[in-house]
Amino acid sequence: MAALLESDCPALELIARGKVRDLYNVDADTLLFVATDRVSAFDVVMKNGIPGKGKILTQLSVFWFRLLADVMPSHLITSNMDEMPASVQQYRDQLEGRCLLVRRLKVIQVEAIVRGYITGSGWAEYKQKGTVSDISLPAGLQECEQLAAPLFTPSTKAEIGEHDENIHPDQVKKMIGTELAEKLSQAAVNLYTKAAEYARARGIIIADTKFEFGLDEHGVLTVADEVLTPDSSRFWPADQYAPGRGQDSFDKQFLRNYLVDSGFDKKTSIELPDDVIRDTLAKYVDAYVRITGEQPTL
Ligand SMILES: C[C@H](c1ccccc1)n1cc(-c2ncnc(N)c2C#N)cn1
Repeated sequence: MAALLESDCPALELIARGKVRDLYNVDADTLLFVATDRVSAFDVVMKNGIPGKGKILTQLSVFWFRLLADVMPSHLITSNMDEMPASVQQYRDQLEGRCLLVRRLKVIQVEAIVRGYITGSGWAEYKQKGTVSDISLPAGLQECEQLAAPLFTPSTKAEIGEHDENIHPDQVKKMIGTELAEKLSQAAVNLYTKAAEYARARGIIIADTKFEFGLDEHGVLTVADEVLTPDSSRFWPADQYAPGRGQDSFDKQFLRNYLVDSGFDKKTSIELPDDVIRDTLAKYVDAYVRITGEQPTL
């Protein structure tokens, strides 16, 4: 199977192209969210993709949207091509299994990050200031240590090519109002908590995750984008977890090791060898099977 690196739907208006996913206008009320097979590491998108990655992560998002529907509503309308408008179905060959028809929301311009463990930019800030998103944490935490409780640590939505900036939850209150900010942070923590417990019981630690939220036409807070995938979250293998050091990525360690061993400059996109692609795809399949109990459709 060839990797889909870029969706091409000329009859639909492309409104956003992220590192690994594309977003199209369908009509006044709906959008099409497309997961490509692009893969990025160290913030660089590789020249070739992982055939099937987009389909697996789309199916994983759908699984989480359904499992978490009792926590809060999502923007998902359908992932079934037969239920999509003809304007989308005309691209069935390239999109089947890797796209979501979603409700158009008024997106809240906050990266709603929830951390269950202290790592990444959170660990860097903690080492410097003893805080994460300007929230004071207990002294003496180790790298990758589990936090006493999942923490809402928002960030700004940086421009393309820039890095998101961690902000204090009070900053979010100033941006969107106290009531909505408190609803949003509680929703993010509730979604993460349920998903992290579910995944942990199946051998995967979801160390942290990034949610996107929006308001629907009735002003109801709704979870958007993809959710709880290895692209929006840090997935660690639970059986190898130990605080006090960095953790291998469940899905990207083969890729990272290859890049480090080959002297990757963390700037220039490169072609990945077949074995790295094969091994990385196997990890995405493994994560999907562990969490859902089913084989993904490729
Ligand atoms: C950041 C993200 C993005 C996705 C795909 C590619 C590049 C960026 N994005 C999501 C929306 C969006 N807007 C209105 N309603 C929605 N339901 C969604 C969603 N999801 C706009 N941008």
